Amino acid sequence: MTAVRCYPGIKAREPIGHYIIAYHEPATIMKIFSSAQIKAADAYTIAQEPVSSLQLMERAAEKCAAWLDLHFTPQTPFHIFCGMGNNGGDGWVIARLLLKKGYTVTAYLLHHTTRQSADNAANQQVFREQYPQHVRDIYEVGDFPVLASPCVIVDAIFGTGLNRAIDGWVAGIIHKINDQRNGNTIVAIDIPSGMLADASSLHIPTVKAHHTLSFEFYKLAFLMPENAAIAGEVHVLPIGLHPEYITHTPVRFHLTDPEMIHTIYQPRDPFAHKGTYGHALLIAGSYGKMGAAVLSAKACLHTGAGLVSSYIPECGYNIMQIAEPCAMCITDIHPHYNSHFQEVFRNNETTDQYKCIGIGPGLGTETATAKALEKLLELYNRPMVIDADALNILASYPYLLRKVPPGSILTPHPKEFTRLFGPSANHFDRLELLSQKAVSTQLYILLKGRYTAMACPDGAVYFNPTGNPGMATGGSGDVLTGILTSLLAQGYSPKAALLLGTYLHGMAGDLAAAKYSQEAMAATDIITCLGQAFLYIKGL
Ligand SMILES: NC(=O)C1=CN([C@@H]2O[C@H](COP(=O)(O)OP(=O)(O)OC[C@H]3O[C@@H](n4cnc5c(N)ncnc54)[C@H](O)[C@@H]3O)[C@@H](O)[C@H]2O)[C@@H](O)CC1
Ligand SMILES: Nc1ncnc2c1ncn2[C@@H]1O[C@H](COP(=O)(O)OP(=O)(O)O)[C@@H](O)[C@H]1O
Ligand SMILES: [K+]
Repeated sequence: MTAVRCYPGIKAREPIGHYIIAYHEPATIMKIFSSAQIKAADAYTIAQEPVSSLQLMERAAEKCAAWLDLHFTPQTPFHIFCGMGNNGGDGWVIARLLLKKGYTVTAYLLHHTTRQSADNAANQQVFREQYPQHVRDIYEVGDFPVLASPCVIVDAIFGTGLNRAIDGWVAGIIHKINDQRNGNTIVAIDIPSGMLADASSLHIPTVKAHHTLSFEFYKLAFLMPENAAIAGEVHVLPIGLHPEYITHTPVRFHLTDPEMIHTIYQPRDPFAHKGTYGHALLIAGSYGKMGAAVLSAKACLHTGAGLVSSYIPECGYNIMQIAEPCAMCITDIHPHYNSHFQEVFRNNETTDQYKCIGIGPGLGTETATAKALEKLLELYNRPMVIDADALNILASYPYLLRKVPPGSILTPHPKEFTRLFGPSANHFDRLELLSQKAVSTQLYILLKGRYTAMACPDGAVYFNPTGNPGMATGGSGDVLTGILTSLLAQGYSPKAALLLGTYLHGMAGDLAAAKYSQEAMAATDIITCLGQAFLYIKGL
């Protein structure tokens, strides 16, 4: 198994420093297709390549068998559960290929319908003829076998053709499979059976896989936090679907990939001076939360802004000057929180000097702060970064949302998102709400999580693949605010800053985890690793 994070699309590399990042996954265009589009890609490939549907099934199953052979040995017995559709067809071919490689295999057919797909029938017939003693039939829950551990259970019951929740005795079989999780390994083919690729699978029976071998693409469902315990580790296996279909078919959902990030990244001009890369201002901190201001200022500096100023309450002056001598410091008249943002306004105009303003980390939600934020939103007209308590202020005074400069980036975590826009029944509904709000407000909204979702004013949503649970530690979000503010100050467009900044943040987090462990790393380590993340992105 891969012990460290993979970056999809990146080839294996030499060790970076004294730790290693493994890059195993194949290069694929990271579009997220719906089940219907995947079916269409399948049909397009069969028509254009040309290749028969049986050959395509063989190709997909070969990839799965090769993956299984790489991760297991013939000492481990395999139990392959096949449905009646093409997912089951994959199962028959995988069973045949593993037997040829010397594995002990038993294949089970679930008679959940009398309508078998043609390719399933063809492959089942071949298998039954060659290996009749390796087949068992399942008509009811009582037919579920007693399995000796450790074994590998391959779930090829339902794939993307599932159109409703599984019920009846087949649901009983799904529960039986899940009962075998401890001590055995469950590998789902294409998608865990029961899981819907494009809709919520909450409260419906699904196989809970340790690994999912997904053909060609990620499915939207794999990126949803509510499905974290269902798909396990997802491995995307290319099966050669037609590149023309993939390139030309428009999608709403994307997964950012290294190539995309490399093209966004702009190298520095050799004749640059500190004015070239913008003056960033971070309005942050309050008594007891000066760390948030320091983290965002440091991250802003280490992402390349020409000049960084931090606007903080008086109590934070020494803290900031000592913690970050490279940042300039402006203090509010209030000792404990930011109340006026004076200096940012002159003669009721914001000065031109700040190319981007980031606001929110550790800010507090005092009434005076809210009033000052309102004035700032009225006077400043460039895209801003709005995070943490600045978002909480927007949630308390919803009319302020209309005053946010167009193209600004909001960076809520799920709780802040709910405060701003209300609750959702499941994560698919929340994604829809996220996208709708980005369109209706004409803002970029970044919803934080394992796969941070970045919604754009045109309705597109990009998911970020980098990052790890080591980043679930206080201050990680403050670092992101600094990074995004810095990129905007340097002249990146809001969309470019959003995609590049979020990727960098997660990658620096992955490098920090590889160096210090997910447990020991802190938000400061993410900043320390930004340099290596930049070097990596440049070198792609
Ligand atoms: N993506 C691709 O291009 C390829 C896909 N292949 C496989 O094809 C699969 C899709 O195959 P199919 O479209 O045949 O669909 P599935 O194999 O996912 O399932 C369809 C079968 O399930 C039944 N069914 C649907 N919903 C049900 C429910 N709620 N309860 C009980 N039965 C239900 C249908 O009547 C049908 O028999 C993919 O997931 C993948 O495994 C591969 O064979 C080759 C290439
Ligand atoms: N399990 C995880 N996998 C990937 N990224 C994570 C994970 N947990 C947290 N993060 C990232 O860490 C950051 C945490 O932000 P936030 O909750 O605002 O922290 P804080 O308010 O403490 O600064 C987000 O960018 C989020 O995407
Ligand atoms: K499956």
